Amino acid sequence: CATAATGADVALWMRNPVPPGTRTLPRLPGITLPDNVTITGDFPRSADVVLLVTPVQTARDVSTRLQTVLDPAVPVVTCCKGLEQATSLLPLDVLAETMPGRPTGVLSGPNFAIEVAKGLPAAATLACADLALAQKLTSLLNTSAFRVYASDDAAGVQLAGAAKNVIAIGAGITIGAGLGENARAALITRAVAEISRLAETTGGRASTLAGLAGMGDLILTCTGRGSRNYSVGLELGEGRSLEDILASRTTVAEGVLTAPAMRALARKHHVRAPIIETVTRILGEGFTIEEARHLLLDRPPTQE
Ligand SMILES: NC(=O)C1=CN([C@@H]2O[C@H](COP(=O)(O)OP(=O)(O)OC[C@H]3O[C@@H](n4cnc5c(N)ncnc54)[C@H](O)[C@@H]3O)[C@@H](O)[C@H]2O)C=CC1
Ligand SMILES: O=C(CO)COP(=O)(O)O
Repeated sequence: CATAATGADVALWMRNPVPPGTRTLPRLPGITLPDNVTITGDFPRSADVVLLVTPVQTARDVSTRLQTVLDPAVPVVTCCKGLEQATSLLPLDVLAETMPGRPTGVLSGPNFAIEVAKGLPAAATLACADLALAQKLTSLLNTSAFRVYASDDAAGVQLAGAAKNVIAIGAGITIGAGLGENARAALITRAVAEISRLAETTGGRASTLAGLAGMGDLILTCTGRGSRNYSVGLELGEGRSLEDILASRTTVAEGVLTAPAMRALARKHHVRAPIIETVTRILGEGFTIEEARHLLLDRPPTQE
C-alpha cells in the first residue's frame, strides 16, 4: 500500500490463488487495496523495483524462482527481517547466491504493516552497498506518509532488523514474567551494545544501530503489542509453551528461528552476545526464566 501511494502501478504477487475481484487481505483487516494494485499469481518479468516480502526462511526458494523470469537489471529489495536458519546468512547474502550480479537492497525500520497500509506516518531505511542505488530506490518509494532514508550499510541494516526480532522475544518474556519495565529498558539498551558488536564484526557499522532499522525498530517491536515477536515472548514469560504458542498462530515470528542462527553467527565471530544466547536457550533448550535471569545478571560487572 505504501508503494501504491507513490502513484506507481503495483503488482502484488501471491503464491496462493485468490478469488477474482479480491480487494481485501485477511492480514490487513479494514484495508481495501488501492486501484493501482493488481493481485497476480505470476512472477514479474520487468519492473522498476521488486520488493521481496516473505518470511526469511522462504527467501531462497522464492528468489531462486523469481530469478528465472525477472529481467537481470531489475533491482530486488528484501523486506525480510531474519537470518536463514540453516546457514546464518543475511537475506542479501542469500540473494547473492540465488540472484548473482543483480542490484539488491534492504528496506527495514519501525513499520507495523497495518499502520503503513492505513497511510499513518512512518519512516524506514533503504540500504544498498551502492549508495547511489539506495538513493535512486528511495526516491521511488518515498511518499508524504512513508519517509525513506538512504544508507550504504546494508549489512548493518539487515543485522539490526533480524536481531530486533530476537530481542523483542526477550523483551516480551521480561514483561510476561513480571520482571518489570526497568528490566526491559536495560535489556533493550544492552541489546544495542550486543548487536553493535556483532554488526562491526560482520561488515556493518555500529552507528546504524542508532537509526530507524536499529533503535527505531527495537523501540517499536520491544514495546508494541502489535509485534508478533514481542507477543510470543509475553506468552512464554506467562508460562505457555512455545509449541502451544506457535500452534495457535498462522503468522510468522521471525525471531524464533533467527535466534539460534544469530547465536551461531555470534559464536563464529567470537562476539559476546549474552542476550541472544539467553533467548535462544529459553526458546529451544528448556532454559527457565530463573536460569536466564542468573545467566544475565550474575556475570562479572563490566564497563559500559
Ligand atoms: N508485518 C509487518 O508488520 C512487517 C513484516 N516485516 C518482515 O516481512 C517479512 C514477511 O512478514 P509478513 O508479511 O508480516 O509475514 P506473514 O506471516 O504475514 O506472511 C508473509 C506471507 O508470506 C507467505 N509465505 C509463507 N510461506 C511462503 C512460501 N514458502 N513462499 C512464498 N510465500 C510464502 C504467506 O502466505 C504470507 O502471505 C518478515 O521477514 C517480517 O519480519 C517487516 C516489516 C513489517
Ligand atoms: O518488523 C516489524 C515492525 O517493524 C513487525 O514486527 P513483528 O514481526 O514482531 O510483528
